[in-house]
Amino acid sequence: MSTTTKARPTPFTPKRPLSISTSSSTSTTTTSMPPSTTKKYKAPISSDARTRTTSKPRPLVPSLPSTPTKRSPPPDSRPKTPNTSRPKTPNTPGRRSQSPFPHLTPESEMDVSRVDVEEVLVDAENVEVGDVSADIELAMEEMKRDKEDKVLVSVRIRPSSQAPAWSLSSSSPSGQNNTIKLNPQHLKSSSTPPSFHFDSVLTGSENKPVYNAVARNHVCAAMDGYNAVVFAYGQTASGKTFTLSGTEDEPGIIPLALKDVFAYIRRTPTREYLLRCSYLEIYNETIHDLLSSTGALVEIHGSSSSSTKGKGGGETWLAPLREEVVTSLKGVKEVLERGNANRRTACTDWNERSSRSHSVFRLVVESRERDSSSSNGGGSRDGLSASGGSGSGRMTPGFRPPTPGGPRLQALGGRSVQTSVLSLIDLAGSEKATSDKERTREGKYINTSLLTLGTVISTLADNAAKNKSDYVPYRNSKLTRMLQPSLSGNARISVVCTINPDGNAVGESTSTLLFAQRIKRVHLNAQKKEIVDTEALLERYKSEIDDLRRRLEEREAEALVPVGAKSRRLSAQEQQEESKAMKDLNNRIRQLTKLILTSQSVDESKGDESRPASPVKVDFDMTPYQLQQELLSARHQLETQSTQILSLEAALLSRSPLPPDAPEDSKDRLIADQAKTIKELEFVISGYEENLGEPLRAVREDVEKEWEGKLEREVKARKEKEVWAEELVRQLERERKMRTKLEEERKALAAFVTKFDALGLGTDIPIPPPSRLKTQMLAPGGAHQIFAERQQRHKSTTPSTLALASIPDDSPVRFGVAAVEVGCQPSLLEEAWEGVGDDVSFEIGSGKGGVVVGREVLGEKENLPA
Ligand SMILES: Nc1ncnc2c1ncn2[C@@H]1O[C@H](COP(=O)(O)OP(=O)(O)OP(=O)(O)O)[C@@H](O)[C@H]1O
Repeated sequence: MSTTTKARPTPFTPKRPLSISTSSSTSTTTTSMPPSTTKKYKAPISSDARTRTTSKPRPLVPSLPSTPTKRSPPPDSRPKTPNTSRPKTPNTPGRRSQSPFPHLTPESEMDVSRVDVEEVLVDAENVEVGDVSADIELAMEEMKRDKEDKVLVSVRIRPSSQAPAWSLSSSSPSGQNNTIKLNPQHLKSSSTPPSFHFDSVLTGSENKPVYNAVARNHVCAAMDGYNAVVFAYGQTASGKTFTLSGTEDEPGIIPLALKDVFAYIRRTPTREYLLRCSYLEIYNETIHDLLSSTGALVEIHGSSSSSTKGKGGGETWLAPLREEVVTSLKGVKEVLERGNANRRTACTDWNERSSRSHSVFRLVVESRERDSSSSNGGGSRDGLSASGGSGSGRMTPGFRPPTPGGPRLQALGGRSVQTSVLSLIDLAGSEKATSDKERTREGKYINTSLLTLGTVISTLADNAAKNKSDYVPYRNSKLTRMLQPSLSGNARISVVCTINPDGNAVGESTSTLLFAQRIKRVHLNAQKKEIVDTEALLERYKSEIDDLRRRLEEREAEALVPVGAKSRRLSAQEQQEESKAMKDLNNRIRQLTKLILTSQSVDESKGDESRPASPVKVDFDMTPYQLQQELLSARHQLETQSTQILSLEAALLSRSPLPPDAPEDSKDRLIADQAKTIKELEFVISGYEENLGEPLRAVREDVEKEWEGKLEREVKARKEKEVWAEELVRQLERERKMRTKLEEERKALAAFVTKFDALGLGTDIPIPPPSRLKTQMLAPGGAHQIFAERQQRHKSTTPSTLALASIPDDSPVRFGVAAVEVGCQPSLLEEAWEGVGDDVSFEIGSGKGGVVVGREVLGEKENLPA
């Protein structure tokens, strides 16, 4: 059986305050241990927790009453006395059926799928004073200044009773330690001790400075609309949970972050927030919902392209996942306690209460501008459109339950909704083999997922450094798959690597520091996510159209007034201006009508059945055949609409006219009916125009695109041919020059041979009479012939060396021939002619009257033996 109940001493927690001193060239840090480690948020080792997968219901911490809201209710329902009670969560069965996860049994009133989100908004007015931290303003200022989008990497060294194996130093202007170096006596070989630089290196047992250095700016960023992730990584028992959760006396990053969340809201009176949190753990490669009574297993859904160039951070969401709305720090603490009670911890060889899983606390922050009327004290949560439009918010027609992972708040009256997620992650510790079988199995899963995290981070860092897009193995573990959207760049990331400073942990500490160094190189590009209020836009467009139509009608009516009835006749220029103004009005109306249809197709969930569907989205990847099909279906739609128009017109005509003495309200009703019909007709007609125009345009654009492509290809091919032709011309010119040069050389050689023969040097051939010599020199190709004859004679009678031997030493003639072998020397003319070209050289030397035959092979000159 496992050793969950076996009591082992904590490896280092001392009984009295101790100090760790770290020295360095520039500064020395001394930290004291706290008198004792007090109660942690971590639950006692619970066999209940460990058997949770058998789906035994766990005892629950009863829900705490939530924070009272101080927001004013709508004027009509506002009580005379101040409302101090918490907003009552409606418990209607209708709401429950809207839950995207109906199989979940809600355990708290604040389950987001049950509450009316408009009722649980938190804003500057209803944050409890005690819930806020004091120094948030500093962080908000810092956040505005700090535009650098890099992973923030910090190292925290756990206090120890032993002499530390590492020393710290600072190279930052603030004096904050940021370098950590191994002390030489702990080196295995005589190599240089490794030294690492980070954003900060922290020591001691106080969690607040750690929070300020590691997480405060990220919390602010999350409140400002960016996704943010803070995680603790390190060897088992190095202090990850102490850093993230802390103790009651020394709260860690999670509780401190939530205090700042409420402080931020209090300092931002212009916005209202919906906060929902979830808590889950990854245990043995399965994700468990720590807030669900049934220990529901959670799955990751969504796209998962792994390329980094394409960012690979497609939308992902977790489902089924229990999310609880929080309106106060007390509420968050209750959620945390409930989740922590369900975390798996056990006694290991190194840590009395070691986390056996990765835990992820997620806070989804949704916010939108506050309705200006409500911030004046008289507003309502219903958020009537500021542009004077129809009621919106939960009253919005076509409201649907939100999709899992999507925002719960609705954009209202031109106010868009910002959504971001703050994830605070306590990773399980990497560990060595253990004596316990169950622990070994867990350890295997833990190490595998940490290894995958390391691989993913290495690949991302490499990709960023070398501008590559290598495959990133996010899918190899649940942890990396869950972190994929954040790691692929769309989050501000801060990592705190915890290390044990003891000499016997140098190996693990070094690998933790190497991991920290790698993650520093990951490239980030976090963006805010904003959901635009299309409903409000539509309202605005519609009222503008009405206004324009009215103006157009007025102008038309004026134009119809008989000339005599007008005070004066319009000049030609005025008439032109008038007609231009009317044309402009018409164009604007058309443009706005088109925009209405476009916004409608963007937000399909808000589709209004009465309007014609707009085919404004043109897919340029469609083939002409597909476009034709589209066109056909559009035509079909047009025919249906024509029939609709005819039937509406028929209905209009068949309406019995009212008698002249009909009561006024009947007349009004009839006028209203007719106005409505006209509106419907106008809508149908505008749809008709759109339908006719769009597909035709799409086909035309497609054909144009196809021909543009063809034209481009043709132009490219022509350019290539031109380049090729130019090159040919160049080569021909080169060849012509070479021929001229060779011809000159040939002539010179012929002259030389003739002269050579005339002198009768080295051969037994009789010297020809001058007249013959002249003839030979003048006859084209004569020298060649003479030389060929001579070559023939040489081959048949004498070895060439003999001929050479007879050349007197002091001959004034010298020549060199490239690549001419001594044994077959008479190929001299051929060689030169065949294209040895520039390599041929010969010269008439000024030596002592002899002939020296030289040859030049590959640029090296060498005299042949004479
Ligand atoms: N900076 C610190 N100051 C005082 N005590 C600390 C500090 N860091 C860790 N501890 C104590 O060390 C022990 C182990 O710490 P903790 O449980 O946080 O380690 P861990 O890294 O989360 O381990 P595991 O991976 O096994 O869960 C706890 O008793 C904790 O209170």
